[in-house]
Amino acid sequence: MHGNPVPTPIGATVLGYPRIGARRELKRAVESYWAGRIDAGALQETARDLRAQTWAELRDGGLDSIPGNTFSFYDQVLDTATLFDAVPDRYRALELSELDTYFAMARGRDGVEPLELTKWFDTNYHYLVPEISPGTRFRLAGDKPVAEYREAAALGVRTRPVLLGPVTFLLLAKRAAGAPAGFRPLDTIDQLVERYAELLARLADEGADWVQLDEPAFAADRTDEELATLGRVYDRLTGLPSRPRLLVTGYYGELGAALPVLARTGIEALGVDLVAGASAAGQLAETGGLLDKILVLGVVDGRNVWRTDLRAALRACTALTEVGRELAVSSSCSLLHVPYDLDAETDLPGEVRARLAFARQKVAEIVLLRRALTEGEAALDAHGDTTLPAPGRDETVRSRVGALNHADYDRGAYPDRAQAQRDTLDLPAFPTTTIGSFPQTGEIRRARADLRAGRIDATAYESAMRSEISAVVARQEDYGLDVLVHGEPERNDMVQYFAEQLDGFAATEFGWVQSYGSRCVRPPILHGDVSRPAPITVEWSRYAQSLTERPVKGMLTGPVTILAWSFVRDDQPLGDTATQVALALRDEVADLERAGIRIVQVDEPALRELLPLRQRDRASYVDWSVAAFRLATAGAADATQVHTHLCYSEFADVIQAIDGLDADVTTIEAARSRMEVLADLREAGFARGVGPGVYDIHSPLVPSTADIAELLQSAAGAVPADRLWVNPDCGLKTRGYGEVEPALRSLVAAARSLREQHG
Ligand SMILES: CN1c2c(nc(N)[nH]c2=O)NC[C@@H]1CNc1ccc(C(=O)N[C@@H](CCC(=O)N[C@@H](CCC(=O)N[C@@H](CCC(=O)O)C(=O)O)C(=O)O)C(=O)O)cc1
Ligand SMILES: N[C@@H](CCS)C(=O)O
Ligand SMILES: [Zn+2]
Repeated sequence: MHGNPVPTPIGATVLGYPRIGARRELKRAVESYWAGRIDAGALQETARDLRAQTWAELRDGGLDSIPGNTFSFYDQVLDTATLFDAVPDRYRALELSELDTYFAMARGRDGVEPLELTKWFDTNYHYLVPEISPGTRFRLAGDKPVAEYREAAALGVRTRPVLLGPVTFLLLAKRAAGAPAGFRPLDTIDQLVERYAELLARLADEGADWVQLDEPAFAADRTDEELATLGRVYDRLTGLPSRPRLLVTGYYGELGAALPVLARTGIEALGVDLVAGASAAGQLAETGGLLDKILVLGVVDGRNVWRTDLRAALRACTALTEVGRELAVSSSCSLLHVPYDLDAETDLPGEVRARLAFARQKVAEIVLLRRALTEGEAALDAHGDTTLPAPGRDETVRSRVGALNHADYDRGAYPDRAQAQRDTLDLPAFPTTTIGSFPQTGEIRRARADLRAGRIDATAYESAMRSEISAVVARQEDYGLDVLVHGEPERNDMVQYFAEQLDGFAATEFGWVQSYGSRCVRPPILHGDVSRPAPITVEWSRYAQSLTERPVKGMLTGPVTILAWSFVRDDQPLGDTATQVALALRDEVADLERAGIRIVQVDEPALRELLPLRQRDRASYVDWSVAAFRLATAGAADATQVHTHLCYSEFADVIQAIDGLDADVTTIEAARSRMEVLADLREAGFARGVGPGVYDIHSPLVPSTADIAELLQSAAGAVPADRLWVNPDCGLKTRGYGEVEPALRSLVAAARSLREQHG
């Protein structure tokens, strides 16, 4: 080992930290760079400032070991792909600078498609999917982790560079188009590991005494072969003559069968998630063979915002004293998923605030726990009151939940509903529609910012939104769409908007969390029993419907998605919380019907996201999630057409759940995967309306009528003509009218030509 014979202890640490900036400085800088308003030098300067702030904050917070390389301009998986030169030729051919090649892979450029964006495990973070082929030649092409190590060192901060582990990197990658069908990215592992070996040697030369390698893919079920690969990789990396000490982590759940595999390797430290993995502590004790390792115990929740029960966490750590060589205290996963600092929030109700800890507060908890672990529990007493207030209870909600029975979850038979809906809606064959949102223009966002800042009043804001709705309705009539939407201009976010109007939720002012690239969300905090004090969407939908003869779809976010994209209470099963949210939505559906709305869409884009990583937990998840959706929608009359919408995922694992939702029409992302989902649906016996997306709204490319017609032809081969809908993949809020208008005109033209062909 190079350099320090005595390594710094891990002691108190976090596995990663937010990087977008407490005031989204990185988002603003990156978007300014993309728009040509600042140059690469100015962007790099903002990045350097943000890194320096993070290191200073973690050092001043008292951590013993500070993670490095947690910064990213867009995504850590993309960073890893570029670091090892896994850059598909189509981006090399653009002949751009290193930075612009990186952004081209993230966003596409000059007609070249970006890498696919997909969900990062069961979180609301999205990563870019590397494309690997048998011809991929890994090369240590970049030096980001080394350069950032050096940069921190120059500021007097020793860091522990964090790398995405090689096995997880390849398990997250996909086979490049054109690679043989039997090829798997993991087939290239031996080649890649040698490049990791080079990187470790360089980091050791630079003086790094620890490196963290993240292998979260092993919190999911893995084959024996994958487990064997994991063991082989870490045998190889620990056998290197010159390397830093290795901390390998596996978070978002239990390591299961990967635990004994890693225990047998020579890694010096193992990071385990004791929050998501309910029996992870027991497993550690049973596995044994860990006495040569430091156990980095993830007892502070990296994915939720509740204060830690410090005494319980201390007990959990103490119980493992004899299991490892030494114990360290850490977050359960990277703190990427939580906001920066609770102190920035001035409007949160006191009783909610008293239960919260954001990233900065979590660091303090970890440092305190570390003290208590070495000095004894008295260290916690000295810190003051550690009891946590209880969540708010609403007995009306609880008795309503208690009175539910089977009938509340069921609608009439589908054929009867379909007939009733045909009678009232009178739609053409292959009806055209959109998913709900229209472009969130600068003008709309500014109006909302003006309202918040008091520059305009509620009446002026409402009138601005009404004129936007009226313009969106007029556009849809002009494009020739059949089922219209109001366009969702009034929504800052499809979850936050609902949460802001439901009791039991609190919204933050600065609680931004990166969702992908420069895009952020402010997950609401679900802190108590949930109820709906007043209708939420009804007036906007009623107004839109008053402007047109064509049906306007009411637009709601479903219970599962509201939970998935909020910070949820952890004192009761998620299914119980989902029931409360579903009841609030059920009332909204009833009010929409009363207002004359004949179609209601309940979006569940996060249905797949919350699917547990391990098979054994999946059936019960499907039970409660499907039940919640049905409870929200089953009060609708037969003649009311219920739509749902799903996106951002591969659906093969949740096909039965999709069928179970019993929606009359399911609009589903399909353009990028060229309608693959239809075969899965057919196989599962799905026999209601379906609208496979025929326009990939994630891409800036505008589809032609011929592109859409081709996708529709293939859809028409898989779905009977009387059940096929024509729509984009997802909402249009991130696109501009320059793209949306021609794309929707193409979509309508393609549907019309299909109608002609089917006489
Ligand atoms: C569908 N997706 C969503 C996910 N999660 C959600 N909670 N919501 C989603 O819609 N997960 C999966 C995907 C992820 N996709 C996206 C897509 C787009 C965004 C996004 O654009 N986020 C915006 C923030 C949106 C928002 O909250 N807007 C607010 C505040 C806007 C703002 O920044 N205001 C400025 C001032 C306004 C101005 O002058 O322009 C300010 O406060 O400084 C609003 O509209 O009121 C983003 O900016 O990143 C996220 C996930
Ligand atoms: N109705 C929402 C769904 C996004 S998943 C929208 O159109 O933006
Ligand atoms: Zn969507």
